[in-house]
Amino acid sequence: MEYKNPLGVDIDLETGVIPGAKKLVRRLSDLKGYFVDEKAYEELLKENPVVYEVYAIEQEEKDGDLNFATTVLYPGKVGREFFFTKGHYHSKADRAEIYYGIKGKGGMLLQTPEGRAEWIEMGPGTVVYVPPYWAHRTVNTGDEPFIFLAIYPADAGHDYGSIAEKGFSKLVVEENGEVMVVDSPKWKE
Ligand SMILES: O=P(O)(O)OC[C@H]1O[C@H](O)[C@H](O)[C@@H](O)[C@@H]1O
Ligand SMILES: [Fe+2]
Repeated sequence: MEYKNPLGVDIDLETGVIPGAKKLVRRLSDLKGYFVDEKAYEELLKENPVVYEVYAIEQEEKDGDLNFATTVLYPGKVGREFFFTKGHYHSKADRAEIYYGIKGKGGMLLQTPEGRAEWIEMGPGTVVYVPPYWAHRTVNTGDEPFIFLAIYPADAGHDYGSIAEKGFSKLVVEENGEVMVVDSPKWKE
């Protein structure tokens, strides 16, 4: 039997950085078609800000193993919509996931393939259980980076297809200074 080595790392709780992790950067240009307000998107694209960064420690895609990653989701809006992660189903759709809030303010939008959506607010210390089959997207509703940890099966994979195409059935927007979850005009069954 070949055993893998255990690993302990300290997440920097201020910046979300995991030492030795693989870093992924997503800019606004990587999110083309994701926001409803296309005019506001084109305008902000001139600056092309970083929307989020992911620091991941990933294993081979094998049944039974676990990956973990922090995400640093920056504050901002495109039109009325708060900055968010792309969002995905798992390629192995029955794989669940756990998120843990570290810093800042935000939430998670979850959705079944039929379009039943749920919104769960997150702050430091919030644990969110993502059940099998639910798509999930995080949203920064605050004015500082929203940082969280996620732990997920190594063989879960990311299925971006249907979210990239029609998004979630709900949008998280600012209305009169309040965070509101409203129906998405882009959603079609
Ligand atoms: O992949 P996205 O939907 O853009 O979300 C960004 C990332 O968020 C978390 O860190 C998840 O653990 C990652 O699996 C995911 O890649
Ligand atoms: Fe996931």
